[in-house]
Amino acid sequence: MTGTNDPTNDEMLVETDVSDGLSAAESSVTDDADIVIESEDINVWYGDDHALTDISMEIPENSVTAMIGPSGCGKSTFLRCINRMNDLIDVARVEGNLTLRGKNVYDDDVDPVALRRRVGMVFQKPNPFPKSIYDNVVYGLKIQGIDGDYDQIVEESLKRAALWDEVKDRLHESGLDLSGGQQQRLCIARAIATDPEVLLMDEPASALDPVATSQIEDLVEELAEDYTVVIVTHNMQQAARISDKTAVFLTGGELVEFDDTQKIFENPESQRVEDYITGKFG
Ligand SMILES: Nc1ncnc2c1ncn2[C@@H]1O[C@H](COP(=O)(O)OP(=O)(O)OP(=O)(O)O)[C@@H](O)[C@H]1O
Repeated sequence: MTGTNDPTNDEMLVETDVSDGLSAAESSVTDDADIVIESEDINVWYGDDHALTDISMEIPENSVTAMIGPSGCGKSTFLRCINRMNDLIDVARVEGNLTLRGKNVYDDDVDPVALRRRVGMVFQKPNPFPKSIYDNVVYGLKIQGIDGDYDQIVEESLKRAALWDEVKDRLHESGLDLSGGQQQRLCIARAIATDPEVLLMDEPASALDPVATSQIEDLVEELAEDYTVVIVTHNMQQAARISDKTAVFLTGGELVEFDDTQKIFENPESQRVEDYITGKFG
């Protein structure tokens, strides 16, 4: 994070897609039931450090999938595999298959910028740009050269982000003048304005107070009606409250268990997961 509200390089790369869309191959949709993302033996190294080992999971459509686990176990690294943000880290190397609707996002013919248009991202710290609320929402559309009725898209995106009623009379005021929770909902509106299929959220409520956190949690559940949401959280209660599936990563970059959230929290297969969930370690 830069410490200012200017977009960081990574954030700009996510936001500033200048391509027209996907290659024909990438657009092809397989009939993979309702699995949107499938990870098959994903391994990630940072230099010589093996950060993720043989991660395999299937993420279903229109659901919330939570990634939990102790600090440094690779949750954010896995999230960044989905939209190839790890490409932006010089020392990072990814091996394995990760498919979005049946197409491996690591194939040579996949344009990472076009991929990031389908897979939006919301970061831990709310990062509205130093622009008006309106201009924040349309930022990605303008940069990507997407035409449309911007007034309508702004209204719809802000409504979907549960922010419209609070800002409809001040759309041309700075996004930086909003509260932290409102800023995060503005960032969510910005991420959905370009109509992605998947929303990645890296601890989106961890910088917020309890009221704002609860609003974001409600919103995440609502968003899953239209989007496939993958969320990293340190907060186990939050994962239990809002997710349909939970992936438990443990030290060493290992995915120890992936299952329905209720099963993970009530009757996990793994003793290590049970110990983690009951607070015996981590
Ligand atoms: N840019 C990077 N360069 C080198 N090593 C990195 C980089 N990013 C992450 N790592 C290392 O990869 C491992 C996994 O980190 P990651 O941030 O994915 O874990 P995490 O589970 O999301 O942690 P946290 O909960 O603390 O955010 C850690 O050992 C971390 O130090």
